[in-house]
Amino acid sequence: MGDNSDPVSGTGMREECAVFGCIAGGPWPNPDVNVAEIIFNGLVGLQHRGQESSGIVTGSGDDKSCRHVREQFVSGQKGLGENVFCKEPQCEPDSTKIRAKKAMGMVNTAFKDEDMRYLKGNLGLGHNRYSTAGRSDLINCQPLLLYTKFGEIAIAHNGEVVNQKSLRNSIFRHGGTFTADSDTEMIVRALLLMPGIDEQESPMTPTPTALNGHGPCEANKCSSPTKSCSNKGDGRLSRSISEDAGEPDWAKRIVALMGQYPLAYSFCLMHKDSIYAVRDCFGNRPLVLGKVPGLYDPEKVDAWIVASETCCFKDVGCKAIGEVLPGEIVKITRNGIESVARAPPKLHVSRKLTTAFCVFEYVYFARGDTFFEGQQVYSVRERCGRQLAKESWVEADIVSNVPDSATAAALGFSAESGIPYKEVLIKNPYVGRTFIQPSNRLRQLAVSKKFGALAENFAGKRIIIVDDSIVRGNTLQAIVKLLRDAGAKEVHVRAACPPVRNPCYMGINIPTRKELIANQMTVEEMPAFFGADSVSYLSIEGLRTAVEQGIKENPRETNEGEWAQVNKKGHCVACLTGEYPVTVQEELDW
Ligand SMILES: O=P(O)(O)OC[C@H]1O[C@H](OP(=O)(O)OP(=O)(O)O)[C@H](O)[C@@H]1O
Ligand SMILES: NC(=O)CC[C@H](N)C(=O)O
Ligand code: SF4
Ligand SMILES: [Mg+2]
Repeated sequence: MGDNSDPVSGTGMREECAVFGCIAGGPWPNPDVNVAEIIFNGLVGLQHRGQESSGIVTGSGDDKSCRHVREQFVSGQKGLGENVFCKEPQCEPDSTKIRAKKAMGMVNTAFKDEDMRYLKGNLGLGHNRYSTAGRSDLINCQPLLLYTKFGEIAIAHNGEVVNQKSLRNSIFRHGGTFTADSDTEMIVRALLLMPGIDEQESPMTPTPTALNGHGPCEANKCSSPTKSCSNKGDGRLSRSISEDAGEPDWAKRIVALMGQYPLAYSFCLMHKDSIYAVRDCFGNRPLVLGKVPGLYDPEKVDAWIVASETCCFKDVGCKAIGEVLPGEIVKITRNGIESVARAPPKLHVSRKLTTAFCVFEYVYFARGDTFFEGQQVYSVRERCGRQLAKESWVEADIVSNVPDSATAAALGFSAESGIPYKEVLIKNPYVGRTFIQPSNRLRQLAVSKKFGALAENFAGKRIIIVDDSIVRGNTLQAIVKLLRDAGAKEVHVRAACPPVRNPCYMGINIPTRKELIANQMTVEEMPAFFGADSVSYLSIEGLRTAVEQGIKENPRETNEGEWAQVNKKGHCVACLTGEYPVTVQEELDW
């Protein structure tokens, strides 16, 4: 976590994005709820997921913006990534229905006091970005805001659409255009085009859908995934059935999109008075739900929350409800949370699984206090360390961690092996990102600047140094040298996850194949490269055991109908094994 996206040192896998949504409960405006402030605090709690830019969009819940804002869009004065402000004095304070502020940089610097005063609203979305598709530029800052025939739509997305070039081409073929160049805009443009292209046999024709576990309900009455229905449709979407009131049926559009592009996204779409929380068919990226109990009456709900991780919940007084299920579309309004559709499961192309939650959320990305699948991320990391000790024990005097994110794994290793844990490194939190360093030598120097050695803790001793992952190898190469120079007798390197050998196409920026140290040499050759006495990785089976051991049933999960068959313990391990959940047609290289 933290500064792993640091281009100075070029270490680690680069992070993903954070999404956060909030709707005030009860009558609007709810005097006890400051939606913008909740979103701001939520984004601060999710800062580790993206530090390039941050944005908040709030709305009053009405379907129209003020005339002045609308005109800025229509006249082309405002592009997608730009901030929307109505400067007309007669419009203030109430008639601007949708407000946005976005800026490059971290949350605390992106928003000023006046922005927070300005961003008042009854519902809203927030986003921290680490770009994976499209420039790191204000134009691609999220939430993206589009002015459409249905009114404004805002979207905040974590993930990356796999095989996005063909989606882009489909949109072009159907007359669609783009203002920004991120895959996030593609999602919303495709959703907007959906009913129009349904009537043609195009690559984007929605596939037969199974809302609530059966074909679409023509009477459009079903709302619960467990409800049985006698109104089964033939699986075709139809504008006349679903949208004759001129309102988009977002659930059906999204399910149709999932049929063609099942990976990888958790996104929140805000339209009028609702937020649609969506998780892709494989549940690759996380998305959790929560509620803020009433200030005076805890039986009431002051706000409904959706977020990438639970670690930010306590910062906004929120209690967790559960996760959005793979393929599920949850509609959130001031009245509550309703599961409005669930796309049919897809089968992993190389393994018998229908879910593929990113295992690296456990290994590295998520904050240790977050809960996924009913277990705390920190506990999983600790189990990885224990398992690693079982698999690659070696005689030593001290077990230690590479700060920060490997602490839990190192403690687990120490507990299992009985070898005492002791800190050997101090991390300098102020090594900032400045320039991209082209040469590996400068990169390595930059890595070593990050750490200082606690020589008196380990001089003359045999050290087992545990890291959560080895990507390019720069971190451990610098650290082993540092420890040796400061008097370590032996240094044994242990990685609490298997070797990273493959790129990720699902929203994580991994260096190219050739930059990955595990593709440059065998594990047997690594001690010489690192200057270590031994190097060992956790096995893939060991990682699976450590992750799956503590999974508890999602309180929102149902065992009824076809969903009972879904294997709820499926994780994506593609960067470790090369087994991608879907066939990757376009190898995008970073
Ligand atoms: O093999 P490399 O390419 O050097 O990358 C691996 C390192 O990158 C990450 O740490 P990072 O220093 O980014 O931050 P952290 O403090 O969150 O562990 C990870 O935890 C490893 O320590
Ligand atoms: N890291 C992410 O999840 C990025 C989301 C999206 N692909 C973007 O680049 O904006
Ligand atoms: S390839 Fe790796 S980083 Fe990407 S989603 Fe799968 S497990 Fe996560
Ligand atoms: Mg690290």
